[in-house]
Amino acid sequence: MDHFQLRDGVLHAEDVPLPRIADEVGTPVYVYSRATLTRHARVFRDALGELDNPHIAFAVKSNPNLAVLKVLANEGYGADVVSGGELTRALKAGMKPEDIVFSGVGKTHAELLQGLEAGIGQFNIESEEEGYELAAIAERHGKRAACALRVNPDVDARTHEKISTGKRENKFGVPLDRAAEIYARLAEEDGLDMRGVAVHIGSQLGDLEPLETAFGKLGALIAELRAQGCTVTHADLGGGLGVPYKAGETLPAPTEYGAMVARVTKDWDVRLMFEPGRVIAGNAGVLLTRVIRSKRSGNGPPFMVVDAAMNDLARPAMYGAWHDFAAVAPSGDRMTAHIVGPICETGDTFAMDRECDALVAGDLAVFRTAGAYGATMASSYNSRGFVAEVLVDGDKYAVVADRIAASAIMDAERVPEWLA
Ligand SMILES: Cc1ncc(COP(=O)(O)O)c(C=O)c1O
Ligand SMILES: N[C@@H](CCCC[NH3+])C(=O)O
Repeated sequence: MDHFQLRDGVLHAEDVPLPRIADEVGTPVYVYSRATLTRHARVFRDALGELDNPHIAFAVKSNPNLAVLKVLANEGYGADVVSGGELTRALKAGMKPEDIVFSGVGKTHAELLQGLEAGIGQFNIESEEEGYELAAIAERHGKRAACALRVNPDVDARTHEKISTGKRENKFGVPLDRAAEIYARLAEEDGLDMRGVAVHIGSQLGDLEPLETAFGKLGALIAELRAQGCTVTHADLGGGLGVPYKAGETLPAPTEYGAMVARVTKDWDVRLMFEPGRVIAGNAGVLLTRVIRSKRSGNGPPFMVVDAAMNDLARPAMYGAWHDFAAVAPSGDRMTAHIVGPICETGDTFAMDRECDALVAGDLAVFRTAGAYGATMASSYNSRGFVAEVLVDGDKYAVVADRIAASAIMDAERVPEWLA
Protein backbone atom coordinates (compact mmCIF):
# COMPACT_ATOMS: atom_id res chain seq x y z
CA MET A 1 0.00 0.00 0.00
CA ASP A 2 1.20 3.45 -0.94
CA HIS A 3 1.36 5.85 1.98
CA PHE A 4 1.64 8.82 -0.40
CA GLN A 5 -1.92 9.15 -1.67
CA LEU A 6 -4.34 11.81 -2.88
CA ARG A 7 -7.07 12.65 -0.39
CA ASP A 8 -9.71 15.16 -1.39
CA GLY A 9 -7.47 16.05 -4.30
CA VAL A 10 -4.38 16.76 -2.21
CA LEU A 11 -1.33 14.50 -1.90
CA HIS A 12 -0.74 13.32 1.66
CA ALA A 13 2.12 11.52 3.32
CA GLU A 14 0.18 9.13 5.56
CA ASP A 15 -2.36 11.53 7.18
CA VAL A 16 -0.38 14.72 6.69
CA PRO A 17 -1.21 16.97 3.72
CA LEU A 18 2.01 17.87 1.92
CA PRO A 19 1.09 21.58 1.58
CA ARG A 20 1.21 21.76 5.39
CA ILE A 21 4.81 20.54 5.40
CA ALA A 22 5.73 22.90 2.55
CA ASP A 23 4.23 25.86 4.42
CA GLU A 24 5.77 25.02 7.76
CA VAL A 25 9.19 23.67 6.74
CA GLY A 26 9.66 25.20 3.30
CA THR A 27 10.76 23.54 0.08
CA PRO A 28 12.63 21.64 -1.21
CA VAL A 29 12.22 19.03 1.51
CA TYR A 30 12.43 15.26 1.66
CA VAL A 31 9.38 13.63 3.23
CA TYR A 32 9.62 10.06 4.55
CA SER A 33 6.81 7.80 5.69
CA ARG A 34 7.47 5.81 8.84
CA ALA A 35 4.65 3.37 7.93
CA THR A 36 6.26 2.62 4.56
CA LEU A 37 9.70 2.09 6.10
CA THR A 38 8.23 -0.27 8.68
CA ARG A 39 6.15 -2.11 6.11
CA HIS A 40 9.12 -2.59 3.77
CA ALA A 41 11.30 -3.79 6.64
CA ARG A 42 8.68 -6.42 7.49
CA VAL A 43 8.00 -7.42 3.88
CA PHE A 44 11.71 -8.00 3.30
CA ARG A 45 12.11 -9.99 6.52
CA ASP A 46 8.98 -12.04 5.82
CA ALA A 47 10.30 -12.79 2.32
CA LEU A 48 13.28 -14.48 3.98
CA GLY A 49 10.94 -16.47 6.20
CA GLU A 50 12.16 -19.83 4.94
CA LEU A 51 15.67 -19.10 6.20
CA ASP A 52 16.95 -19.82 9.67
CA ASN A 53 17.46 -16.55 11.55
CA PRO A 54 18.78 -14.34 8.72
CA HIS A 55 20.74 -11.26 9.74
CA ILE A 56 19.46 -8.11 8.03
CA ALA A 57 21.72 -5.07 7.97
CA PHE A 58 20.19 -1.95 6.42
CA ALA A 59 22.60 -0.30 3.96
CA VAL A 60 23.06 3.01 5.77
CA LYS A 61 24.44 4.66 2.63
CA SER A 62 20.97 4.56 1.08
CA ASN A 63 19.45 6.73 3.82
CA PRO A 64 21.60 7.57 6.85
CA ASN A 65 19.13 9.88 8.57
CA LEU A 66 19.15 9.06 12.29
CA ALA A 67 15.37 8.91 12.55
CA VAL A 68 15.17 6.53 9.57
CA LEU A 69 17.84 4.33 11.16
CA LYS A 70 15.92 4.38 14.43
CA VAL A 71 12.75 3.17 12.69
CA LEU A 72 14.74 0.24 11.30
CA ALA A 73 16.56 -0.43 14.58
CA ASN A 74 13.12 -0.72 16.18
CA GLU A 75 12.34 -3.40 13.58
CA GLY A 76 15.39 -5.37 14.70
CA TYR A 77 17.53 -4.36 11.74
CA GLY A 78 21.27 -4.03 11.99
CA ALA A 79 23.39 -1.83 9.74
CA ASP A 80 25.77 -2.16 6.82
CA VAL A 81 28.18 0.77 7.07
CA VAL A 82 30.98 1.95 4.80
CA SER A 83 32.63 4.70 6.82
CA GLY A 84 33.38 5.77 10.36
CA GLY A 85 30.64 8.37 9.97
CA GLU A 86 28.04 5.74 9.09
CA LEU A 87 29.21 3.55 11.97
CA THR A 88 28.77 6.45 14.39
CA ARG A 89 25.28 7.05 13.03
CA ALA A 90 24.24 3.41 13.31
CA LEU A 91 25.39 3.26 16.93
CA LYS A 92 23.73 6.58 17.73
CA ALA A 93 20.46 5.31 16.24
CA GLY A 94 20.55 2.40 18.66
CA MET A 95 21.77 -0.39 16.42
CA LYS A 96 23.64 -3.03 18.40
CA PRO A 97 27.38 -3.18 17.62
CA GLU A 98 27.16 -6.92 16.99
CA ASP A 99 24.50 -6.27 14.33
CA ILE A 100 26.78 -3.95 12.35
CA VAL A 101 28.74 -5.00 9.27
CA PHE A 102 31.55 -2.77 7.97
CA SER A 103 32.00 -2.90 4.16
CA GLY A 104 34.10 -0.78 1.81
CA VAL A 105 37.34 -0.94 -0.16
CA GLY A 106 39.00 1.96 1.59
CA LYS A 107 38.52 1.59 5.31
CA THR A 108 41.27 3.68 6.88
CA HIS A 109 43.42 2.64 9.82
CA ALA A 110 41.32 4.91 12.04
CA GLU A 111 38.07 3.39 10.75
CA LEU A 112 39.27 -0.18 11.27
CA LEU A 113 40.22 0.74 14.83
CA GLN A 114 36.88 2.49 15.36
CA GLY A 115 35.07 -0.67 14.28
CA LEU A 116 37.18 -2.85 16.54
CA GLU A 117 36.71 -0.60 19.54
CA ALA A 118 32.97 -0.46 18.94
CA GLY A 119 32.88 -4.27 18.86
CA ILE A 120 31.08 -4.53 15.53
CA GLY A 121 29.78 -7.90 14.37
CA GLN A 122 31.70 -8.29 11.12
CA PHE A 123 34.23 -6.64 8.87
CA ASN A 124 33.75 -7.40 5.20
CA ILE A 125 37.37 -7.48 4.08
CA GLU A 126 37.78 -6.34 0.49
CA SER A 127 41.48 -7.15 -0.06
CA GLU A 128 44.28 -9.25 1.35
CA GLU A 129 46.11 -6.03 2.21
CA GLU A 130 43.18 -4.81 4.30
CA GLY A 131 43.05 -8.18 6.06
CA TYR A 132 46.67 -7.95 7.22
CA GLU A 133 46.23 -4.35 8.32
CA LEU A 134 43.15 -5.24 10.37
CA ALA A 135 44.93 -8.27 11.85
CA ALA A 136 47.84 -6.11 12.98
CA ILE A 137 45.58 -3.48 14.56
CA ALA A 138 43.50 -6.15 16.28
CA GLU A 139 46.54 -7.90 17.73
CA ARG A 140 48.02 -4.65 18.94
CA HIS A 141 44.79 -3.95 20.82
CA GLY A 142 44.34 -7.48 22.09
CA LYS A 143 41.25 -8.07 19.96
CA ARG A 144 40.05 -10.51 17.35
CA ALA A 145 38.03 -9.20 14.41
CA ALA A 146 35.19 -11.30 13.01
CA CYS A 147 35.54 -11.14 9.23
CA ALA A 148 34.02 -12.18 5.95
CA LEU A 149 35.98 -12.02 2.72
CA ARG A 150 34.14 -10.12 0.01
CA VAL A 151 34.58 -11.78 -3.34
CA ASN A 152 34.17 -10.32 -6.78
CA PRO A 153 32.32 -13.00 -8.74
CA ASP A 154 32.76 -11.37 -12.17
CA VAL A 155 29.04 -11.29 -12.89
CA ASP A 156 27.30 -8.63 -14.96
CA ALA A 157 24.49 -7.35 -12.74
CA ARG A 158 22.75 -5.72 -15.75
CA THR A 159 22.33 -2.37 -14.07
CA HIS A 160 23.75 1.13 -14.60
CA GLU A 161 27.52 0.84 -15.05
CA LYS A 162 28.20 3.31 -12.23
CA ILE A 163 26.42 1.15 -9.66
CA SER A 164 27.58 -2.24 -10.90
CA THR A 165 30.07 -3.70 -8.41
CA GLY A 166 30.58 -7.36 -9.28
CA LYS A 167 32.53 -7.30 -12.55
CA ARG A 168 36.18 -8.24 -12.53
CA GLU A 169 37.15 -4.71 -13.58
CA ASN A 170 35.28 -3.14 -10.62
CA LYS A 171 37.26 -2.23 -7.52
CA PHE A 172 35.23 -4.34 -5.10
CA GLY A 173 36.23 -7.56 -3.35
CA VAL A 174 38.94 -10.09 -4.21
CA PRO A 175 38.84 -12.02 -7.48
CA LEU A 176 36.88 -15.24 -7.07
CA ASP A 177 39.70 -17.38 -8.43
CA ARG A 178 42.06 -16.09 -5.71
CA ALA A 179 39.53 -16.04 -2.87
CA ALA A 180 40.24 -19.52 -1.45
CA GLU A 181 44.00 -18.96 -1.08
CA ILE A 182 43.54 -15.47 0.38
CA TYR A 183 40.91 -16.72 2.84
CA ALA A 184 43.20 -19.53 3.98
CA ARG A 185 46.11 -17.14 4.50
CA LEU A 186 44.02 -14.62 6.42
CA ALA A 187 42.59 -17.44 8.56
CA GLU A 188 46.14 -17.98 9.87
CA GLU A 189 46.18 -14.49 11.41
CA ASP A 190 45.66 -14.42 15.19
CA GLY A 191 43.87 -11.08 14.97
CA LEU A 192 41.23 -12.34 12.56
CA ASP A 193 38.33 -14.71 12.99
CA MET A 194 37.65 -15.57 9.34
CA ARG A 195 34.06 -16.73 9.53
CA GLY A 196 32.48 -16.10 6.19
CA VAL A 197 32.22 -14.85 2.65
CA ALA A 198 30.37 -11.89 1.16
CA VAL A 199 29.19 -10.75 -2.23
CA HIS A 200 27.36 -7.68 -3.58
CA ILE A 201 27.15 -7.28 -7.33
CA GLY A 202 25.37 -3.97 -7.71
CA SER A 203 22.32 -1.88 -7.04
CA GLN A 204 18.87 -1.37 -8.63
CA LEU A 205 18.90 -4.92 -9.99
CA GLY A 206 15.85 -5.69 -12.09
CA ASP A 207 16.74 -9.27 -12.75
CA LEU A 208 17.36 -12.08 -10.26
CA GLU A 209 19.43 -14.16 -12.65
CA PRO A 210 22.79 -12.40 -12.13
CA LEU A 211 22.24 -12.59 -8.38
CA GLU A 212 21.54 -16.30 -8.62
CA THR A 213 24.70 -16.78 -10.68
CA ALA A 214 26.76 -14.86 -8.13
CA PHE A 215 25.25 -16.79 -5.20
CA GLY A 216 25.93 -20.06 -7.01
CA LYS A 217 29.60 -19.09 -7.32
CA LEU A 218 29.68 -18.17 -3.64
CA GLY A 219 28.22 -21.57 -2.73
CA ALA A 220 30.95 -23.32 -4.72
CA LEU A 221 33.55 -21.20 -2.92
CA ILE A 222 32.15 -22.19 0.47
CA ALA A 223 32.46 -25.87 -0.51
CA GLU A 224 36.02 -25.32 -1.73
CA LEU A 225 36.98 -23.51 1.47
CA ARG A 226 35.60 -26.27 3.65
CA ALA A 227 37.32 -28.91 1.53
CA GLN A 228 40.62 -27.20 2.26
CA GLY A 229 39.86 -27.15 5.98
CA CYS A 230 38.60 -23.59 6.47
CA THR A 231 35.65 -22.76 8.69
CA VAL A 232 32.73 -20.91 7.10
CA THR A 233 29.74 -20.10 9.27
CA HIS A 234 28.39 -16.92 7.63
CA ALA A 235 27.56 -15.78 4.10
CA ASP A 236 26.62 -12.16 3.36
CA LEU A 237 24.57 -11.85 0.17
CA GLY A 238 24.65 -8.03 0.07
CA GLY A 239 21.77 -5.90 -1.17
CA GLY A 240 20.84 -4.73 -4.63
CA LEU A 241 17.17 -5.52 -5.11
CA GLY A 242 15.69 -2.89 -7.41
CA VAL A 243 12.50 -0.89 -6.93
CA PRO A 244 9.98 0.50 -9.44
CA TYR A 245 10.74 4.12 -10.31
CA LYS A 246 8.02 4.41 -12.98
CA ALA A 247 4.35 3.84 -12.29
CA GLY A 248 3.46 0.42 -13.66
CA GLU A 249 7.05 -0.85 -13.75
CA THR A 250 7.45 -4.34 -12.29
CA LEU A 251 10.54 -5.67 -10.59
CA PRO A 252 11.24 -8.94 -8.84
CA ALA A 253 9.28 -9.01 -5.59
CA PRO A 254 11.11 -9.61 -2.31
CA THR A 255 9.21 -12.93 -2.09
CA GLU A 256 10.71 -14.08 -5.41
CA TYR A 257 14.14 -13.00 -4.20
CA GLY A 258 13.62 -14.84 -0.90
CA ALA A 259 12.50 -18.01 -2.66
CA MET A 260 15.52 -17.90 -4.98
CA VAL A 261 17.89 -17.40 -2.04
CA ALA A 262 16.29 -20.28 -0.11
CA ARG A 263 16.63 -22.57 -3.13
CA VAL A 264 20.25 -21.68 -3.93
CA THR A 265 21.53 -21.72 -0.35
CA LYS A 266 19.61 -24.68 1.07
CA ASP A 267 22.71 -26.83 1.63
CA TRP A 268 25.10 -24.09 2.69
CA ASP A 269 24.73 -24.57 6.45
CA VAL A 270 25.64 -20.96 7.27
CA ARG A 271 23.93 -17.95 8.81
CA LEU A 272 22.85 -15.76 5.89
CA MET A 273 23.26 -12.01 6.03
CA PHE A 274 21.64 -9.34 3.86
CA GLU A 275 22.33 -5.65 3.21
CA PRO A 276 19.19 -4.15 1.63
CA GLY A 277 19.05 -0.40 1.13
CA ARG A 278 16.93 0.89 -1.73
CA VAL A 279 14.22 -1.76 -1.41
CA ILE A 280 13.56 -0.56 2.15
CA ALA A 281 13.91 3.21 1.76
CA GLY A 282 13.41 4.06 -1.94
CA ASN A 283 9.64 4.24 -2.06
CA ALA A 284 9.40 5.50 1.52
CA GLY A 285 10.28 9.05 0.51
CA VAL A 286 9.44 11.88 -1.87
CA LEU A 287 11.20 15.14 -2.60
CA LEU A 288 8.67 17.93 -2.22
CA THR A 289 9.37 20.96 -4.39
CA ARG A 290 7.70 24.14 -5.57
CA VAL A 291 7.55 25.44 -9.11
CA ILE A 292 9.47 28.70 -9.38
CA ARG A 293 8.31 29.50 -12.89
CA SER A 294 7.74 28.09 -16.33
CA LYS A 295 9.85 29.52 -19.09
CA ARG A 296 8.95 29.30 -22.76
CA SER A 297 11.56 27.63 -24.95
CA GLY A 298 11.12 28.40 -28.62
CA ASN A 299 8.66 26.01 -30.16
CA GLY A 300 9.42 23.20 -27.72
CA PRO A 301 7.88 22.40 -24.36
CA PRO A 302 8.44 24.99 -21.62
CA PHE A 303 11.20 24.65 -19.05
CA MET A 304 9.49 24.16 -15.72
CA VAL A 305 11.99 25.45 -13.15
CA VAL A 306 11.44 23.95 -9.71
CA ASP A 307 13.16 24.90 -6.47
CA ALA A 308 14.82 21.48 -6.08
CA ALA A 309 17.99 20.91 -8.06
CA MET A 310 20.68 18.37 -8.83
CA ASN A 311 22.40 19.25 -5.56
CA ASP A 312 19.30 18.03 -3.67
CA LEU A 313 18.56 14.95 -5.81
CA ALA A 314 21.58 13.93 -7.86
CA ARG A 315 20.29 10.70 -9.41
CA PRO A 316 18.85 12.12 -12.67
CA ALA A 317 22.00 14.16 -13.37
CA MET A 318 24.34 11.37 -12.31
CA TYR A 319 22.73 8.28 -13.77
CA GLY A 320 20.05 9.65 -16.09
CA ALA A 321 17.63 8.20 -13.54
CA TRP A 322 13.87 8.56 -13.85
CA HIS A 323 11.77 9.83 -10.93
CA ASP A 324 8.02 10.09 -11.36
CA PHE A 325 6.93 13.70 -11.00
CA ALA A 326 3.43 14.60 -9.83
CA ALA A 327 1.46 17.62 -8.68
CA VAL A 328 0.49 17.80 -5.02
CA ALA A 329 -2.94 19.17 -5.98
CA PRO A 330 -3.52 17.97 -9.56
CA SER A 331 -6.15 19.82 -11.57
CA GLY A 332 -6.59 16.94 -13.98
CA ASP A 333 -5.00 18.89 -16.82
CA ARG A 334 -1.76 17.61 -18.30
CA MET A 335 1.19 19.26 -19.97
CA THR A 336 4.56 18.38 -21.43
CA ALA A 337 7.59 20.12 -19.95
CA HIS A 338 11.31 19.98 -19.43
CA ILE A 339 11.64 19.80 -15.63
CA VAL A 340 14.79 21.53 -14.44
CA GLY A 341 16.37 22.98 -11.32
CA PRO A 342 17.91 26.44 -10.89
CA ILE A 343 21.56 25.32 -10.98
CA CYS A 344 23.81 26.72 -13.67
CA GLU A 345 24.44 23.45 -15.46
CA THR A 346 22.51 21.90 -18.30
CA GLY A 347 22.87 18.65 -16.37
CA ASP A 348 20.55 20.09 -13.72
CA THR A 349 17.65 18.47 -15.53
CA PHE A 350 15.20 16.09 -13.88
CA ALA A 351 13.35 15.21 -17.07
CA MET A 352 13.07 16.26 -20.71
CA ASP A 353 9.79 16.20 -22.60
CA ARG A 354 8.01 14.81 -19.57
CA GLU A 355 4.25 14.45 -19.78
CA CYS A 356 3.07 15.51 -16.34
CA ASP A 357 0.37 17.25 -14.34
CA ALA A 358 -0.17 20.83 -15.47
CA LEU A 359 1.58 23.16 -13.05
CA VAL A 360 2.13 26.89 -12.75
CA ALA A 361 4.46 29.05 -10.66
CA GLY A 362 3.88 28.49 -6.94
CA ASP A 363 2.40 24.99 -7.30
CA LEU A 364 3.79 22.10 -5.30
CA ALA A 365 4.96 18.82 -6.80
CA VAL A 366 6.90 15.74 -5.77
CA PHE A 367 9.62 13.59 -7.19
CA ARG A 368 8.73 10.09 -6.09
CA THR A 369 10.93 7.21 -4.99
CA ALA A 370 13.41 9.61 -3.44
CA GLY A 371 13.84 7.92 -0.06
CA ALA A 372 17.06 6.12 -1.05
CA TYR A 373 20.18 7.81 -2.42
CA GLY A 374 18.36 11.16 -2.22
CA ALA A 375 19.22 13.51 0.65
CA THR A 376 22.33 11.50 1.41
CA MET A 377 23.84 12.42 -1.96
CA ALA A 378 23.01 16.12 -1.60
CA SER A 379 25.66 18.80 -1.88
CA SER A 380 25.65 22.55 -1.43
CA TYR A 381 26.64 23.29 -5.02
CA ASN A 382 25.80 26.81 -6.18
CA SER A 383 25.75 27.71 -2.44
CA ARG A 384 22.23 26.38 -2.13
CA GLY A 385 22.69 24.86 1.33
CA PHE A 386 21.52 21.37 2.34
CA VAL A 387 17.94 20.21 1.91
CA ALA A 388 15.74 19.49 4.97
CA GLU A 389 14.18 16.12 5.82
CA VAL A 390 10.88 15.29 7.50
CA LEU A 391 9.52 12.02 8.90
CA VAL A 392 5.76 11.52 8.95
CA ASP A 393 4.04 9.15 11.36
CA GLY A 394 0.24 9.04 11.01
CA ASP A 395 -1.06 12.57 11.48
CA LYS A 396 2.15 13.97 12.92
CA TYR A 397 5.51 14.80 11.47
CA ALA A 398 8.93 15.92 12.67
CA VAL A 399 11.79 17.73 10.99
CA VAL A 400 14.48 15.03 11.21
CA ALA A 401 17.18 17.06 9.47
CA ASP A 402 17.27 20.85 9.51
CA ARG A 403 17.84 22.73 6.34
CA ILE A 404 21.46 23.91 6.46
CA ALA A 405 21.61 27.40 5.05
CA ALA A 406 24.38 28.46 2.71
CA SER A 407 25.35 31.02 5.36
CA ALA A 408 25.96 28.25 7.92
CA ILE A 409 28.29 26.52 5.50
CA MET A 410 30.05 29.81 4.93
CA ASP A 411 30.56 30.13 8.69
CA ALA A 412 33.00 27.19 8.47
CA GLU A 413 35.16 29.05 5.95
CA ARG A 414 37.98 31.48 6.68
CA VAL A 415 39.80 34.09 4.65
CA PRO A 416 43.40 34.01 5.95
CA GLU A 417 44.78 37.27 7.23
CA TRP A 418 47.61 37.12 4.69
CA LEU A 419 45.07 37.65 1.93
CA ALA A 420 43.94 40.94 3.45
C1 LIG B 1 28.32 -3.45 -0.04
C2 LIG B 1 26.95 -2.93 -0.31
N1 LIG B 1 25.93 -3.46 0.38
C3 LIG B 1 24.67 -3.02 0.21
C4 LIG B 1 24.37 -2.03 -0.70
C5 LIG B 1 22.95 -1.62 -0.82
O1 LIG B 1 22.45 -1.77 -2.07
P1 LIG B 1 20.95 -1.50 -2.41
O2 LIG B 1 20.58 -0.16 -1.92
O3 LIG B 1 20.91 -1.61 -3.86
O4 LIG B 1 20.15 -2.57 -1.72
C6 LIG B 1 25.39 -1.48 -1.47
C7 LIG B 1 25.11 -0.49 -2.53
O5 LIG B 1 24.97 -0.91 -3.69
C8 LIG B 1 26.71 -1.93 -1.25
O6 LIG B 1 27.73 -1.40 -1.93
N1 LIG C 1 23.84 6.06 -5.58
C1 LIG C 1 23.29 4.99 -6.38
C2 LIG C 1 23.33 3.67 -5.69
C3 LIG C 1 24.69 3.31 -5.24
C4 LIG C 1 24.77 2.03 -4.51
C5 LIG C 1 26.03 2.01 -3.73
N2 LIG C 1 26.54 0.73 -3.40
C6 LIG C 1 21.90 5.36 -6.83
O1 LIG C 1 21.44 6.40 -6.52
O2 LIG C 1 21.25 4.62 -7.52
